[in-house]
Parts: sequence; C-alpha cells; structure tokens
Amino acid sequence: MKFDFAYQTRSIPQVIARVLIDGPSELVFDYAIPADLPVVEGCRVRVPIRQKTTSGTVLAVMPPPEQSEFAVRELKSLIDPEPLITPVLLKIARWISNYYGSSLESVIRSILPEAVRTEDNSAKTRRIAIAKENIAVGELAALEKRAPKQYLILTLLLAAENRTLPTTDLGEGSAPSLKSLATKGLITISTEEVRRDPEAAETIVASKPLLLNDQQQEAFDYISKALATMERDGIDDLPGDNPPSDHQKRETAPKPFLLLGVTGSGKTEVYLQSAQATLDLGKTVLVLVPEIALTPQTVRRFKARFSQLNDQVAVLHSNLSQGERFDEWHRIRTGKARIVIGARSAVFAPLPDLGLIIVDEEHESSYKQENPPRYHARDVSVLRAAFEPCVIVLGSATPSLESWQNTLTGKYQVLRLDKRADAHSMPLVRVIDMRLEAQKQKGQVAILSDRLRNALEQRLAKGEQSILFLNRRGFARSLQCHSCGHVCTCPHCAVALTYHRTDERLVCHVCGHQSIVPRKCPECKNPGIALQGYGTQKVEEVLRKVLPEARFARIDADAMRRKNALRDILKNFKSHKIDILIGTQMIAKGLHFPNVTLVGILNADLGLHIPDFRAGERTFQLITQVAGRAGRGELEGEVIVQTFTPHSPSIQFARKHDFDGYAEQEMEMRRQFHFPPFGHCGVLTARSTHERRAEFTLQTLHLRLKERLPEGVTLGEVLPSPLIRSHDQFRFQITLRSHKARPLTNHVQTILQKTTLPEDVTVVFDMDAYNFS
Ligand SMILES: Nc1ncnc2c1ncn2[C@@H]1O[C@H](COP(=O)(O)OP(=O)(O)OP(=O)(O)O)[C@@H](O)[C@H]1O
Ligand SMILES: [Zn+2]
Repeated sequence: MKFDFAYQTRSIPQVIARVLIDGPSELVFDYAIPADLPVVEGCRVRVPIRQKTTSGTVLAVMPPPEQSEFAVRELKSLIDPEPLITPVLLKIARWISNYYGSSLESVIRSILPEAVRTEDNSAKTRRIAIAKENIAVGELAALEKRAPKQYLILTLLLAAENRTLPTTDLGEGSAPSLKSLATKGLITISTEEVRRDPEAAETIVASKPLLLNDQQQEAFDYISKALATMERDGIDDLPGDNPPSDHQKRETAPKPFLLLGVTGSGKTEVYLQSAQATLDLGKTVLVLVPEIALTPQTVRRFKARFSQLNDQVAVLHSNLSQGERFDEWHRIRTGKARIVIGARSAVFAPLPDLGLIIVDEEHESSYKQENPPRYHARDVSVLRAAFEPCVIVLGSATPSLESWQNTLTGKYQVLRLDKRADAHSMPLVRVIDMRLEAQKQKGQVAILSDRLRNALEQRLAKGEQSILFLNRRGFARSLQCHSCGHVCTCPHCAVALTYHRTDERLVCHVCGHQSIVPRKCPECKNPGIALQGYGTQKVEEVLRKVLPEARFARIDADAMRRKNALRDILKNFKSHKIDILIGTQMIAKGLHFPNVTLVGILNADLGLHIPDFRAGERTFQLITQVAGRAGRGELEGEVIVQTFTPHSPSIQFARKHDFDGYAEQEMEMRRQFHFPPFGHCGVLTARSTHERRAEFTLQTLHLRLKERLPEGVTLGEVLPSPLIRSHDQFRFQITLRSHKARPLTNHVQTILQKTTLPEDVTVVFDMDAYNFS
C-alpha cells in the first residue's frame, strides 16, 4: 500500500479552503485557493486576517458556494509543500473533538506539536552566541526594563557561558528580539547542520528472535494472519482511484486483539516478532507505552531487536527538545523511521503505511490525558486502527474491564498466555493481616510485619534482591478501623466515604450520601478508627534502623527530580549495587530483574478506599503487576502483601493470579451500579479562588442540566471535589452517568455553550473520566 497524501486530484474544481486559524479562539474562515497552489486537507497555510497574515490548518477543500454575498479572500501561501496532517488523523481529530467535547484547535495542537509548526525549525539549526565585548556597562539593566525578552535571551546566553544556544530552545516569537540583538551587535547568529539524535549516547546490544512457546506461537499466528489478510484486502486492491469509503475501510480492519498474558509470559517477545512481520510487509509500527521514562526496559528491547535498523526506531519522549521533536517527527512523517515508540500523544504519530499498533499495559490510566483535549490514547488507537485500517494489539496481564467487556461481547478477540515464558512458576503470594500486627506493635503505625522483616533478612543473607512497594495513590482521607480493618463505605455506591474535616462528615463523592463520623468502629466497636496513610521516607527511615547493613534506593516522584535518576538507579539495581529497592507506582511497570526473589507490598489497602469506582480494579492491577516482578529468573519468587483488609476481592484474586475470577465479581458490581464498562461516566468540575462562586456556578449548571436531561442520563449532585482545594482554588464537581456516550457529551456541551460563566470560575468537563479527585 502506498500512502498518498494528495489523493484528491486537481481536476475536480476545489477552490475554497476551510481554514482553522491557529490560536485559542477557534476561528474558522473560508479562503479561495490560488489557481496554481496544490492545497489539500491537512495542509498548513498562511492566510490574511484583517490587516495581518496568520497561519492555520486546512480542514476541508470544497467547491465555492453557488451564491455568496461576501467576496472570499484569497489564501496567501502554503507553509509546507505537503499536508502535515493525514486524512485519517484529521478524521480522528474531529471525532475526539466531538466525543470528548474538546475544541478542534486543541486536538490539532496535540496532533501537530508546536515544534513541528515552527517554520524555520529544520535540521539546520540556527545557533546564537553572545558578543560579550559589545555589551556596554549598564546595558543589561536598561534592557531589563525596556526589552525584557531581549534581556532574557542575554541572561540565558550568559548562563550558558561560552556555549552557543539553538534558537529553537528560546520558544515561540523570539525572532524579532534576536534580530534586534543581532543588529545591535550583542549576539551573533550562525547556521549549523546537526542531526539531533536524542539517544546518540546510548549503546545497544542486538538481540535475536527467541523460539516462541506454543501459546506465544498461537498468538503470533493470529496476529500475522490478520496482517496478511490486511495486505490482501488492503485499500490498494480497491478498484479505481477513488479513496475507500469509511464503510469499506472498517470492513477490512480486523478485530482488535487483547493479548492477556500473565506477568513474565513473554508478551514483549510476541510484540517484537509481530513488529518484524509488519516491517517485512513493508509497513510501519506504532508502539504505545504508558510512560517512556518508566518503561526504559521495554524501549531498550525494541531497540535491541531492531538495532540493525537503529535509525528506523523513533522514540517520542515528553522531554525532547523542540529541535529533536522536529527531527523525529519529520523522520516519521517521511517514512524514514518505521517503528515509533512513545507515550500517549504518540498515538498521533504521522506514520505512513501503518500496519500495526501495539498498546502495552493497555489498562494504565496514564493513557488518559488529564488536560484538554482529554482523550484516552488506547481508545483513540482502536479508532485509528479502524480508520487506517491496520492491526491492533492491546496487551496486559491485568486488562481494563472496558477492554475485557469488549472481548465478552465479541468486539475484541482475546489471545492468552497463561504461563511464564521460561516455564518457571508464578511467585507464591502470602497475605499478612496487619490488624494482628497492629495489636502486636500496640498502637504504633505498623509498617513492617515480622514475616516481611524476616524475609528481607533472609534475602540479604543469600545475596538476593528485594523490591518494596508502597501504594501512594489516594489521600489519607478515608476512615479505617485499625482493629478490624473496617472502612466506612457508601451504602449506595460501593466507594469509600470521604472525610470532610470542615463539617465533620463523611460524604459519598458519587451520589452525595452523607453520614456522621463514627466515634467507634461501626463493625467491632473499637474506638481506634482513624485516617490512614504514611510515606516512602518514613519507610526508608524504619528500614535503615531494622536492616542497617542493607543498601537501599528509593524511587518516587521526589527522588526522581534529577534527570536520569531512574535510569541510574535501575542500572545499579541490575548490577546488584543495591539490595532493596523501595518505590511507589513508578516501579510497578514492566521491570525485569532475574535476581529479585522477594516483593513486599507494604500497604495494599491504601488505594482501595478512595472515592473512585475503579479503586478495586486499580488495586488488583497494582498488586498483580508488582507481584509479577518477583521470581523472573532461575530462583523462585515470593510476594508478601500487607493489608488491613485481607479478604477484599482485589487482594484475594491477585493472590491467586486469577484475573478471570476478579473480573467476574467486579463486573457484577459495575453492572449493578451502572458504572463503566456498563455505561459512561463524565465529571464536570468548577474551580475558583472564590469558594462560593465555584459552588454557585456549578449549581446553576446543575439546574440547567436537569431541565432537559436526555433519557438514560443520570445527573449527580453538586459536591466538593475530594481534592477540595488545589493550587489555591476551590473545586466542586458533578458526576454524570449514561448508558450511551453521545447524549451525555452533547447535553453537557450544549448547556456549557449556552451558559456565560463568571470570569473567575473555570469549568471543565472530563468525559470517560479516570480521575475523580
Ligand atoms: N519463547 C521464549 N523462550 C524463552 N524465553 C522467553 C521466551 N519469551 C520470552 N522469554 C523471556 O521471558 C522473560 C519475560 O518475558 P517478557 O518480559 O516479555 O514478559 P511480559 O509478558 O512482557 O512481562 P510483564 O507483563 O511482566 O512485563 C524475558 O526474559 C524474556 O526474554
Ligand atoms: Zn453514594
């Protein structure tokens, strides 16, 4: 299949371009296309607006209206010779904008990052150097007042000492300041040819394909058969020159695959060989991972396998410089990079001839973007696969219930890997009842059980390594009895009630149910009912006392501020310069250390009792994933799970490595309360520094939403957000639920468009929300 941007032939009269103007105001204007300009959908163009020239993206090209009162102005020029946005990506942009209620401009901005739009950002970078000798005494101080931008550039250069700086690092709109500085002779500008390779410093050892085991082979066969079918039925074979209709495309796209493989079952090897099969067909591969920085091993494995094509692997990080992003993007766009690995936003990578999309750890909530446009990259991937069309594989040891439900209804096809690839057994998981430990340690916050301490000592003696995991999701805001483990939950919603200190109440954040704060545990009458929570630093402190001879390292957001800190720690752990790794969610993903024989989960409960219907699912996923880091080599693994609620299904099913059992009981709860995947859930949040105004705005919206509430949509009450105040802003929210997505989004959008909001209140709508705080 050849990818052809300009499939709309020039013979059809297409003279009007509908252009979305860059910038937050969402302006769309029509312009006449000059006769000799090959403008098609997705092109970047320069257009006149009033007296100025600005830039924009062509959304559509169409014949002129038969009669028009207004003379249409003429479009000025093309910014790039070819369209930067493919027709499929433009269609996806429209879909996202409608479905999530985000502005089209914001979606296009995600698809076409700033670095790519900048016109002079070519591989030849312009670099600037300071001409210190020409700076007069007092000139800097004068500039600071008169021309703050110029001043800023000079201070940057001074800080860089004798190095030059690429102009791309100065951000947008710095050109006039540069020009003026250069005219004054304060800086010099030079042009340099550089290949900006973000990973130039890395050395990669090539790997060879492994002989697949039976289950891996079966999964691989299904995937390669789908790839071959696509090749046969691909759009190349459609008669004539007409582009295929959506209907035709959808017909040729095979069902998405859900690769459900236990931890260490060799999913990655299946991805690698499927990717190779795709390349062999002359097509390209897109690999999504939850976060590049947290999945260094997965990225390395792709590079190792395809290292002979090293230049063909592009990695899209969030911390690429503007120049690096520009280069990588164009390598992808022109088909030079044939495998792209990236996080969430890489779903928009402009790969031509896309043959395969892989979404690793598809259950991860980091695929959901928490800023506008609030899309879910997994869901957008599935859509993209249908539009392209191409094969898609979603992989996980603990799939999301949304994807699982899609296998049950036959929308997805499940492929299973039930055993570890190396035929070793799954680790033995022991559950420790911390209520008993709390009694032993009399009132102290029990952090380390005797059993876990002994196990750690044994590993140290044997020269084996351990990982200690601390669940930090959620706040210390739910009430739990330290004697019986009881947690106060909502009688209507099966989520933990949230403690509100201001009015001494427990509130359900889904339905608004309120109750008084009990003095004693409602279950066992013990007065020791308390808010829960402790941090990683506390754990490290305790451990240093108990195991003074052990070498520790801590991985959490605080410890990771330094660049490459994670990479360095993982390297030291691999070479056994560290005995015990203590970490939060950051170490739950995809790590493979054969010498780790013990994994301890310190507070398995903590994420369980937050006001979020996915709390149980996340806890199950987390315990299963973390436990999966143990016993991945020759040595047998052991997992110790500390909890105050040992009988909770999330913990019990994870103990038995039983995804099916867990899914079955959890789905029952979801069905009963109409939670996803049996419906959609959107959250409307208002925030403001004025508490009353935020609340009042949301109450007004609530009244309007209630008026013509579409059938099947349930409207929750106006409630303070669990995170009631953040960044000095007070937050209130409404949760809406609906069986079908569109009526919900459309209704909310309509009301929001009709309502004028006070200037100091921000209202955001999050469709298919993953974050209820
Ligand atoms: N067919 C095979 N034969 C031998 N070893 C294999 C095979 N497939 C995979 N392995 C090895 O098994 C180990 C675990 O595989 P891998 O990391 O791919 O599993 P995974 O399912 O991706 O794990 P997780 O979900 O826990 O990250 C790796 O060391 C890998 O090299
Ligand atoms: Zn409730």
